[in-house]
Amino acid sequence: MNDMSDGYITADGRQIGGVLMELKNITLKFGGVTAISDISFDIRQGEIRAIIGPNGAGKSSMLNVISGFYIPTEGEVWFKGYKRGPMRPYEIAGLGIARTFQNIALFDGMSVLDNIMTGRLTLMKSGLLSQAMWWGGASKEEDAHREKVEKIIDFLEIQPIRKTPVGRLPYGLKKRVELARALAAEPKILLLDEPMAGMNVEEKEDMCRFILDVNDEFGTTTVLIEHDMGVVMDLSDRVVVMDYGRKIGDGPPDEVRNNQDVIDAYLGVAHD
Ligand SMILES: Nc1ncnc2c1ncn2[C@@H]1O[C@H](COP(=O)(O)OP(=O)(O)OP(=O)(O)O)[C@@H](O)[C@H]1O
Repeated sequence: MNDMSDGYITADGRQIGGVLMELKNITLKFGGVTAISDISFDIRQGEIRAIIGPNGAGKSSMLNVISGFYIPTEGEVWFKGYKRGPMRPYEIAGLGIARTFQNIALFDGMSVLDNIMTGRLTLMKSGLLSQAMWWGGASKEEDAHREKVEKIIDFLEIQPIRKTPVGRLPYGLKKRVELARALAAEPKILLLDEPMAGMNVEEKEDMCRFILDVNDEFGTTTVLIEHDMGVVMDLSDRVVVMDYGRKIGDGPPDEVRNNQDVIDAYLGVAHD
């Protein structure tokens, strides 16, 4: 079992806790392709941890290993001090790991509010069907879920669009709704797959602020993949750098920025 008691204080004075997840010697192969090669790192309670690297480096594959969606070919994943075995989809959902996707995965025809409510499905005791059949009015359970969702809507400043069908929203707001839905699951670890991709400068600034505010307000442990280096350096407490499936750097942004292997990977080889 890992030592969960230690931690560190960030430059901006935030308390980071002990190890929440540990990835030990992870290798992931797809037939003849080795997407991840013998990578180890940990994720600490309350930290913002970035995974960066050139295209094809293995970042998305690693996010899928963290989420439990992929079982590594070799290596171990330890979560909250316990070794994680192979899991069924409902077990993965119950782990408390929520994510957003590179390509937005929302229900376009449904309102913002209803989309965010779907984030609470795994926490609902009675299923959606029984809730829908409750013709006498909203159940107590649904009220409680609504209350949590309303708090997130307030926090992410999306009250004015709560009834709007998601399909009608501009891209930046859709991404914010996706973040809201992931938060609605009250995740132990929040995984963000390129949260700023395709955004303009203003939208990026907003998203940065929300990720930092969410971490501050809810203490949410966050793992993100992001291509915009400025964003990564501003947001993250620690950064893992991948290249061709291998780990070539791991540490605070300043350390990683000055790592020669990282500089070479980004400057030298244009494999995107
Ligand atoms: N399902 C799969 N089947 C076969 N090969 C895969 C699969 N998923 C990923 N790969 C391969 O594994 C390698 C790593 O891919 P991955 O998508 O994890 O990289 P990435 O760093 O996220 O890339 P990008 O920045 O372009 O999204 C690539 O060579 C890719 O082609």
